[in-house]
Amino acid sequence: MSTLSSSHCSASYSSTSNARRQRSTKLSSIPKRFVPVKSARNSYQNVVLLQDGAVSSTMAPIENDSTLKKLKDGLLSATSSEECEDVVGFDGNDKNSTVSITVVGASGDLAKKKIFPALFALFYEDCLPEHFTVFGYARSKMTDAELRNMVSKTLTCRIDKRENCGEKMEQFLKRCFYHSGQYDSEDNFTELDKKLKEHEAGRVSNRLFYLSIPPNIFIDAVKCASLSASSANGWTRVIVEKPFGRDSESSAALTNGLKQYLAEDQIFRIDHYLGKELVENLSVLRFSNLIFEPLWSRQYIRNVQFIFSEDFGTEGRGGYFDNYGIIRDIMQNHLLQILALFAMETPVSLDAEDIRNEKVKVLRSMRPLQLEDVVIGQYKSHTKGGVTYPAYTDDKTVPKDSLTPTFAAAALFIDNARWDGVPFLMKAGKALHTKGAEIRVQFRHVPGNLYNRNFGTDLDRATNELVIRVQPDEAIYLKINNKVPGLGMRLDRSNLNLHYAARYSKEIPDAYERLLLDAIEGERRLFIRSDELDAAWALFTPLLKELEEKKIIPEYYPHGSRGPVGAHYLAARYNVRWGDLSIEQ
Ligand SMILES: NC(=O)C1=CN([C@@H]2O[C@H](COP(=O)(O)OP(=O)(O)OC[C@H]3O[C@@H](n4cnc5c(N)ncnc54)[C@H](OP(=O)(O)O)[C@@H]3O)[C@@H](O)[C@H]2O)C=CC1
Ligand SMILES: O=C1O[C@H](COP(=O)(O)O)[C@@H](O)[C@H](O)[C@H]1O
Repeated sequence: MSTLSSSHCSASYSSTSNARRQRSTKLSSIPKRFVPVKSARNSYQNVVLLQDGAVSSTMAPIENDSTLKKLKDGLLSATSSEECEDVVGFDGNDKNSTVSITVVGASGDLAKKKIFPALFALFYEDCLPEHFTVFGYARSKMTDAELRNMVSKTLTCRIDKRENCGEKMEQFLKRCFYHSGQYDSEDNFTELDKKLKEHEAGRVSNRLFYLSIPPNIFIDAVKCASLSASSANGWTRVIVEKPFGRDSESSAALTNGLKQYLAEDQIFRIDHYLGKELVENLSVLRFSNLIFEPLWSRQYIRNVQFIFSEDFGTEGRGGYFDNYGIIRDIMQNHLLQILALFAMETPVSLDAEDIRNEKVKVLRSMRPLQLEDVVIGQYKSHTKGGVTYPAYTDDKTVPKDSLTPTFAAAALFIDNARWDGVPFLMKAGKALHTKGAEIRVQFRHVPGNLYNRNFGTDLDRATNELVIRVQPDEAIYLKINNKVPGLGMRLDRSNLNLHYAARYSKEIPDAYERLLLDAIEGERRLFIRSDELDAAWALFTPLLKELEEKKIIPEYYPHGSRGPVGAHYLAARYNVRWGDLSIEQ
């Protein structure tokens, strides 16, 4: 794909995302002021009062002009709900440029479930440029009207702004088109190019291709898009979905294949966990709070846990899953990416390259996983309350004798000065008793704790634990020791709790919304660079090969249970207890 224009145009889009970042800095640095937050419809609705350091907010519309004037007199700028308005205002409203987003594999599950709804949400929030077009591309035969019908069934409205949703949907659907073609046909992509040009109508054309197709056809599609449908005068970017190979070799082959047609800065490797709100917040929490930053090392942290669980099985994706397993599906990417963000050194700045440099360094400081530090499991059938839940191998697309793990627990280590000896535990599983993703930071004991005798013999129950609940029901809470009110001296553990639903009235955007917007803006911070990917695979490839060559048999656990007991023994080897399984979570 032509690389000529990517830098030219990405520069203008980067400036918008810088503006987005700077705006939030501006807000947080304004003490003692009234800051009205302008809503997307230009009415002042969300007023944040920052007085003497105190922050409060109201959702009540401001109808009184004099109040508004007073507010305006003392204010600087606004944020949050108008974020996108300003972003688009920068260059999206540029009459001379346009963005065309082509969803390759538009008939598929991910496109319907995530991509079209995320694009609509961005449109709904006024985050897309004035001139944009969405094209679906796949082999299935469909008319524009049929695509629109398919897409319309997947769209939902933001809970806090339903009034004009139907109207917005209509407007969005009018911007959606479809082209049927093969993934390896340059001719078919040339036809697509022709249609894109018609819609671009002579403007500077910026093109984003989202590869939502099985990985074995990534290169074919990239080749054809590159040779036949690149932008001639704007940028061309490609979002690539995981899996990025199944080991170091296949991942390197994929990278080489992509780089035959794309420059690295055109490739946006997506890991949607990086787009989740609480994962984004991880660096804010650590680097902007004095009560956390100095504690972030082996000196105070005893272990860190990254936990992912789903309360359903592979359901319909067994064919894909059996070739990958839970370690490749969740650990090597989602959990490892969070770990890298958690453990990296302070980056020089918030720029994408500075952050990704630090992530690579920490990944390269890690010890490749050892077989004895891993437990694998696979779910078996279980009957509860008269209902029988299937085993993994009951899935018709899974071989009956499959040894593919649907659960894994692992202990990882970072051999650098900050983290020497601290176990980083990961646990991921399907068909478990609950659905969730969280980070747990367990701190060391307080040395010479005056209150030791109040805790009894189990001192572990007195250590602090910071929990970042990524999903569902986002929250950050810190377990502290507290005196139970009364005349005696009894202590308990209580939570300092930041519960998002209670604290913030705004709906949390889906990870795909943030990532699509970033790709349009040319913001690469949340996408995986090829050297990060190499470092990630280097940690897991030897283990994955050993598991497969030795045909290690997974520990079977009942569908809907808490997973194999082996996970407890693994944690116990490192003197750790899984925080999610303790009585008081
Ligand atoms: N679904 C999910 O939740 C997630 C998916 N992903 C990744 O996103 C990508 C898309 O996923 P998903 O939508 O589930 O995939 P699908 O299996 O639904 O495939 C997407 C589209 O690709 C075409 N296709 C499917 N199989 C083939 C084939 N063998 N040869 C050529 N074309 C084929 C089909 O379109 P047509 O026949 O019309 O051409 C299909 O609609 C994959 O790389 C997947 O690993 C990542 C995370 C989550
Ligand atoms: O990438 C994947 O993620 C989903 C879980 O994503 P979430 O945002 O719903 O938590 C997982 O189900 C799937 O197996 C995996 O490929």
